[in-house]
This record gives sequence, C-alpha cells and structure tokens, in this order.
Amino acid sequence: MLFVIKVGGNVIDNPVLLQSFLQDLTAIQGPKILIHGGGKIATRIGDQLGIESKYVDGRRITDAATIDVVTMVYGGLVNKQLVAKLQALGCNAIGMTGADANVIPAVKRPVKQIDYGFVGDIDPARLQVGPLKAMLDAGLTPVFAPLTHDGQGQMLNTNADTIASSLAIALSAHYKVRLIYCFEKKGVLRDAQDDDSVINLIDRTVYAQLMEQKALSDGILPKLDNAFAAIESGVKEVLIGHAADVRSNTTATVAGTLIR
Ligand SMILES: Nc1ncnc2c1ncn2[C@@H]1O[C@H](COP(=O)(O)OP(=O)(O)O)[C@@H](O)[C@H]1O
Ligand SMILES: CC(=O)N[C@@H](CCC(=O)OP(=O)(O)O)C(=O)O
Repeated sequence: MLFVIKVGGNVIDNPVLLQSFLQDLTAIQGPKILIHGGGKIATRIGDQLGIESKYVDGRRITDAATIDVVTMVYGGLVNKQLVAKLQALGCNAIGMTGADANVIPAVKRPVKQIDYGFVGDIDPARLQVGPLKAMLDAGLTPVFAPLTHDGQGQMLNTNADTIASSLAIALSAHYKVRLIYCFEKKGVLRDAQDDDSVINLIDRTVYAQLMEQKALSDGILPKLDNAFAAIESGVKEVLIGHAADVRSNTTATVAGTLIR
C-alpha cells in the first residue's frame, strides 16, 4: 500500500500539531508521499511584501507578483522547512515541485469569466511518475509543494488538494493507493460549528444531501471534489481526517470521513 498524504496550511501553521504530525508520518512504514499546502502562509508573507492576496469565491488570483511569492513560499520556505524537520526525525525526505523531474506538467487555466492568472490545471494522465517510483524504491519520501509548470519555463500555482488527488490517481496504476487528507478538523462535519459532528462515510448521495442542506462551504468543497475524483479514477481508499489521526488512518481502524 502506498500512502499519499496531504497536509493543509492550518496544520503547518501550528508548530505543536505540525511536529507531532511529522513524527507520526515518520513512523508510518512503507512508501509514502507528502503534499503540503500553505495558502495562509503565502498570504501572510505577501502582506509583509506589500503584495495583497486577491480571491474570487475563495480561490487565489495568481498574478505575476503572486506567482513569485508562492514559488518562494511554497517551493522554498515551507517545502524546505518540512524537509529539514523530517530529516531531523529520521525520515529521508526529498523536496519536490511539479517542475522537478517534470512530474506534474500543467496548463495555465484558460481565461473565461475570471482570469485566475498563473494557475495550473492538471491532467493526471500526463503525470510522469517514473522518477517518483525510483525515489520510493530508494527509500525516499517525496514532499510536494503545490506548484506545477507549463513546460515552457513558467511556474504555475495549483491547489494542494488537487495535486494530492492527481498524484494518487497517477500512482494507482502502479500501487494500491490510500489518499489521506489531513487538516485541523476530525473529518467532514455535519455541522461546521460542531467539531464532533463527523460524518463517517460520504458517497455521492450523501454529498448531494449535504450540499442541499448547505452544510459545506469554503475549503472543504475542493477537498471533497478531489476526493471523489480520486475514488472514481482508480484510488482504492480516500480519507479526510484530523492531522493527529494520521497514524490510525493508515491502519484498518480509520478515524474521520471515508469517501466512497
Ligand atoms: N462541513 C464542514 N466540515 C469540515 N470543514 C468545513 C465544513 N464546512 C466548511 N469547512 C471549512 O473547510 C476548511 C478546510 O478547508 P481548508 O482550510 O482549505 O483546508 P486545508 O488548508 O487543510 O486544505 C475547514 O477549516 C473548515 O473551516
Ligand atoms: C491555485 C490555488 O488555489 N493554490 C493554492 C495552493 C496552496 C494550498 O492549496 O494551500 P492549502 O492546502 O493550505 O489550502 C493557494 O495558493 O492558495
């Protein structure tokens, strides 16, 4: 079993939670890949540089100044700090973006009503997973920043949840894959205000009901869309849960929300 594990910006921003998450990750035996976000950190550093973050429907508009900020923050600061912390724990991590070894080629999102700027859309069928297999065979743990490239020298910003599901889909041709989304809630909640209202299982029918009840908003929506894309494209298991539950989520006794 290959574990493809995504950790969000709210966990990365919490030093205590992050450290115990990285310890748990290190303890997971067998091949694993980490994908990290960091949207909140990019916003904070952008503010410090006088580059304001702009969003449409909760999605970042990545103009020329912003792609430089996110390349520095995701590909540099966050990625290298995670790699260094994992190395300190004895996990042989190797930092990656989608440009490295050409693992994730992307196309700049076409401009329709909204110009998202330098945002990359991915086709999982175009991913080059050969170099990743070689890294995993060598005992390395790839750590991906949410960045891709257009093959013509331009870096692109891609949502970390989407990178995780695309990698999971592409690797499912070679491994039995469990995709685990780790964030700061115990799973998908029936009531976003009640941290204990975790829904154990979500299928398309339940998803439609939750949408109708307006129980879902913000960042949980792309997470669920990406989770369904994965489960419908060859990924064996998809889980959404708390970062503190990552170890049990690699066993048979899962905590959080199972997607089916
Ligand atoms: N029903 C729900 N269950 C869980 N989270 C929800 C729900 N509705 C809205 N959310 C929000 O979605 C957020 C998760 O998305 P996001 O912040 O993008 O996570 P990450 O950075 O880990 O990818 C949660 O922090 C929560 O505020
Ligand atoms: C295009 C796009 O949405 N890119 C995201 C990438 C970071 C991310 O996904 O971070 P979290 O997982 O912490 O939310 C952004 O710049 O916000």
